[in-house]
Amino acid sequence: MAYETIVVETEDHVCLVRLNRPDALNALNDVLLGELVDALQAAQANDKVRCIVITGSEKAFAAGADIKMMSSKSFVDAFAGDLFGSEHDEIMRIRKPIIAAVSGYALGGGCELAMMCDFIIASETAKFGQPEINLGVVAGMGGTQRLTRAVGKAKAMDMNLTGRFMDATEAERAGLVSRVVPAKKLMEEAMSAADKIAEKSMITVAVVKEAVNRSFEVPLREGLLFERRVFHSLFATEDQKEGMDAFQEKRAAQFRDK
Ligand SMILES: CC(C)(O)CC(=O)SCCNC(=O)CCNC(=O)[C@H](O)C(C)(C)COP(=O)(O)OP(=O)(O)OC[C@H]1O[C@@H](n2cnc3c(N)ncnc32)[C@H](O)[C@@H]1OP(=O)(O)O
Repeated sequence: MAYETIVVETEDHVCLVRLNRPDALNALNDVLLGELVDALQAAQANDKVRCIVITGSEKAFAAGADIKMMSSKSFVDAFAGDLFGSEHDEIMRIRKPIIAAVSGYALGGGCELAMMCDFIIASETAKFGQPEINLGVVAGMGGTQRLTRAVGKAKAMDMNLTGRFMDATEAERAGLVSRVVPAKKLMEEAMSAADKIAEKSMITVAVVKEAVNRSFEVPLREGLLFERRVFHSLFATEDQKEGMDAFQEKRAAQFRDK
């Protein structure tokens, strides 16, 4: 499939989606978000794909929603058209693991897109922020909600109220990103993490994603019960037998996603 604003490459079980609007620092307009959703859904449907990586350019993962596209909208346009709502919901429906590989600016919707991914690997040049307040609006795709859960109220308030950016070191310390690497190692690190995930049982991987995400939605007692039940249910899979046999036989497991 040919896309206008993203580049998609699938190699060795990993689908790499590169946001590609260099003239606008990958600002998220309707076309880009539509193409991103199409590409993610295609990756979800492709049995060969076991992990997805989303990245941008060296200068910007994404500098937020496209301000030029939004600026003339009325309340009715935004509300009736559910501005960014459907794309957010479609991305959250992807069951395969998604890694965000972030270099440069991840601002507004860019930071929110990174947080929709399952984890973030950042280059030393990454800058995260929710500067919507400078535009007279607030975050609309998770910047007040996911960021608060990731970094706590103090930093989330600070970023959303002042619009200041967080660098990669602060983001790692605060728990927003899982690893920070030198810029030139970013893609190697992200692809190698994706390759590692691709070796696992896809059933177990999907269960991990669902269980961790559930911890954001439900009280602890319910989350723990969900975790225990899915743990129990994995004993019905061939991959559990294979994983535990392989350990005892001192060999690498050969998972068959069954
Ligand atoms: C999703 C929601 C609901 O949460 C809402 C949002 O995301 S609102 C958007 C939040 N993001 C921002 O406010 C960031 C806006 N951009 C900047 O502040 C700066 O561009 C910068 C600090 C990221 C980089 O500055 P600089 O290096 O000086 O580059 P620029 O000359 O400013 O930008 C280059 C080029 O890209 C265009 N651009 C950048 N960001 C956006 C954007 N979000 N929407 C549309 N276009 C953007 C910028 O206008 C420049 O293009 P030209 O005007 O020169 O054609």
